[in-house]
Amino acid sequence: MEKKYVLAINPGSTSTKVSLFEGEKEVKSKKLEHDKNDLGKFDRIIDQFSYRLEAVEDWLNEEDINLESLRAVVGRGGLLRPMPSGTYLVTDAMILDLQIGIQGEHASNLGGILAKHLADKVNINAYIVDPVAVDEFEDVARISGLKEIPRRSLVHALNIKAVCHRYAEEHGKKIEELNLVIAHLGGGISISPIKNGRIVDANNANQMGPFSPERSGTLPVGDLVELCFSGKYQEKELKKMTHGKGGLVSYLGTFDGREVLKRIEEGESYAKLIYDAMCYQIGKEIASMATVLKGNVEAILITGGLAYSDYLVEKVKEMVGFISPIYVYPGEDEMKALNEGVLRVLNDQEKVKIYEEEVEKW
Ligand SMILES: Nc1ncnc2c1ncn2[C@@H]1O[C@H](COP(=O)(O)OP(=O)(O)O)[C@@H](O)[C@H]1O
Ligand SMILES: CCCC(=O)OP(=O)(O)O
Repeated sequence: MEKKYVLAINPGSTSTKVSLFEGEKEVKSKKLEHDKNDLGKFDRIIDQFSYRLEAVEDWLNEEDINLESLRAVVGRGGLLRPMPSGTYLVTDAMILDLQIGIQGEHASNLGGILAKHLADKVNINAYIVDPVAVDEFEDVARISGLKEIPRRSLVHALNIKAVCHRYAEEHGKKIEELNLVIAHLGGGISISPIKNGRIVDANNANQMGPFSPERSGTLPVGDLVELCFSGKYQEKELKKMTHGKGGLVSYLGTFDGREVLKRIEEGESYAKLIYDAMCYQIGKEIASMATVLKGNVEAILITGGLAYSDYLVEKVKEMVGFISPIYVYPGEDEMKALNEGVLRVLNDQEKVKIYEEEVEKW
């Protein structure tokens, strides 16, 4: 059987997205929605492996996709050790770190594991591309202000790099020539200064920066410590409050930006205050990241689901339009970005990276 397809697997907090590519063309795709109650039964992300695998295998069967027809399988990479950007072969050492959750728990930790499991069945390679743990920080960005807590590079690297490649192509430039600020505005928000194509700083969407549809972002630190010791909450609850039930969810009971915009249109002033505050924090963070580049910013790129909102884009433009031109790339196409990363390697445009060699060098 001719091996002509790449299978991409992207596990998210409530779904697993799957796509089949023939060359650059996506020929099949589906968002496999998982029941919240089903996922809630698992203590750790790794415990969801068989559950999600079954969903992927059911889809492969439904679509009559034979593993023998695959050239490669690619998964979204997770919270691995700090590593350079690129396309990586999934190795046993990587699997071990994904299983442990070496930098924490995240659904994307399952991407490489699922990819390797399926690839091994037909002796082909499994890859991950630009995982959340891509670390191109300059040393000064690692200092937090408290010795015990370094700032870590955990960032939406896959979409940020993909948008960077897209902008470079559109402007006939090499990625290494680019100085940009990129704002990935999804369920979580990452804002990064890009210096010569590298992500030299980022807010860490799970812990800092602007609040987002479902995350609190930076909080007043003393008040947070008091809340932790108030006796009202367990650790797990507090983590959920800041990640999952923070941001728009905390104030408005929904993570859906479209619903909030509808409520604003209907005249709900509190919804407007909260949405405006999110726009305000996004603008402040973009301007702050522009200072990392000493104002030498060729363009600001706005991407992610919230970038579909003209209301938000206009509010942000009012605040940061003085810095540089602004380009909007609504939504994200992580599946396409995963496939493109694999194609760059299969077509010899880029050398595949080996995790244990790269993290040793790091
Ligand atoms: N057309 C739109 N207008 C306004 N907000 C939108 C639109 N489409 C998506 N969103 C919002 O963007 C946010 C994040 O979406 P998305 O990028 O899909 O997140 P993720 O991939 O991180 O789950 C959600 O609040 C969603 O409601
Ligand atoms: C820390 C960046 C990765 C991240 O938060 O991803 P999701 O928004 O997909 O959870």
